[in-house]
Amino acid sequence: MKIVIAPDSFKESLTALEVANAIEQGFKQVFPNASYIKVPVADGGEGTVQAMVDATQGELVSCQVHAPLGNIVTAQYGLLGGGEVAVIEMAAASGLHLVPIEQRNPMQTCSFGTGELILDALDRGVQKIIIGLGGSATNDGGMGMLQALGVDFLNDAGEPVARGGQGLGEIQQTDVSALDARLAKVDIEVACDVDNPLCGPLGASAVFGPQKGADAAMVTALDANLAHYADSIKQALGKDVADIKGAGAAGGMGAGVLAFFNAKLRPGIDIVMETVGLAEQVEGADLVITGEGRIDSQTIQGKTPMGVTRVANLHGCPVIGIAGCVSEDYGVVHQHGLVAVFPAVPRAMSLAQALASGALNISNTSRNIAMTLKLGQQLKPS
Ligand SMILES: O=C(O)[C@H](O)CO
Repeated sequence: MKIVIAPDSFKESLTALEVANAIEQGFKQVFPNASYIKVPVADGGEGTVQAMVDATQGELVSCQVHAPLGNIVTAQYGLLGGGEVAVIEMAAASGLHLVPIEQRNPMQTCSFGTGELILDALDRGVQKIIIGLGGSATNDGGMGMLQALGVDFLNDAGEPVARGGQGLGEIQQTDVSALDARLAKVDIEVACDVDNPLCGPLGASAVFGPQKGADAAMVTALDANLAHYADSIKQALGKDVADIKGAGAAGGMGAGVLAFFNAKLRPGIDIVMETVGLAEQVEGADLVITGEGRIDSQTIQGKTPMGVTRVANLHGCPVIGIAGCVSEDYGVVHQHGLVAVFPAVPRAMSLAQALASGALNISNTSRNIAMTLKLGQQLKPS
């Protein structure tokens, strides 16, 4: 029996590989001779680099970069395929977790560090860069990242504009002559965690600005600055990015990568599954097991369990899911091919307890599932 185990991480509890190990441990107690293939996956959000590195025996690279407020931090990205592909989560250098709550101010926070990660990858001679957008502390349209890569954004005095969301409103001239020429030769794919446009009521500032520290007045100012940024891009490059789905991801970095790089925006789960070769692994499998910290009605919107289910079903494999918890409305996933879903938490417990006992809970639940499957093999058809 061939069993493919392809879960996402359980956030704040276990990496995707640790989840896969726990599932394997439970199943092995019942089916010790089955062949188990573990393929950690992710949907482009947090944990994507780790999952792809684990799934492909890649390596993590550490870099000193500027955090959103300019202090120096160590950030990591992944190198896959013997150094040909870099996987970068923008949040590693420009994420919300790098800014203490009382200092969050998207007028000032800047995505320069993400550009430094890209530069490091280019210095290593990669041929492809996958950038995961989301979880940012910034609302600068990716301007800081572009400044690190050589783009000059100048004000009416011909001076560099201020860093952060504030500077976007000052742009009078955009000079791409010093943009790192190596970018034109690498393949760039971008995984967005949302498909919001750049501006307006569903734009980056209105929807995600408040979590980055913006009050109502700041949201209005940031929204106007991003609109000005889009106009300046149109003037300098002739590209209209304002209304493209995903342009508003990571504080408008979606717009920046679309305008200045020859980049494709794709669903994160598709990029990850392709890179880790999930379809090939699933070939000939008897069962696929996926999972995520929570399975609910949102799971059908491009989250990992649905991506895995889609690929497995295409190969005729049944899929079951294990979740930390499920919502009341999770049943909709069955209509999308996920045969059964099992919550792993065994009794009422605090979130802290559930997160701390994740591996044991998943392993016990997996053993129970395997026992039930074994019983099913023994029952006589009526
Ligand atoms: O970073 C952000 O702004 C959100 O995660 C949406 O991409």
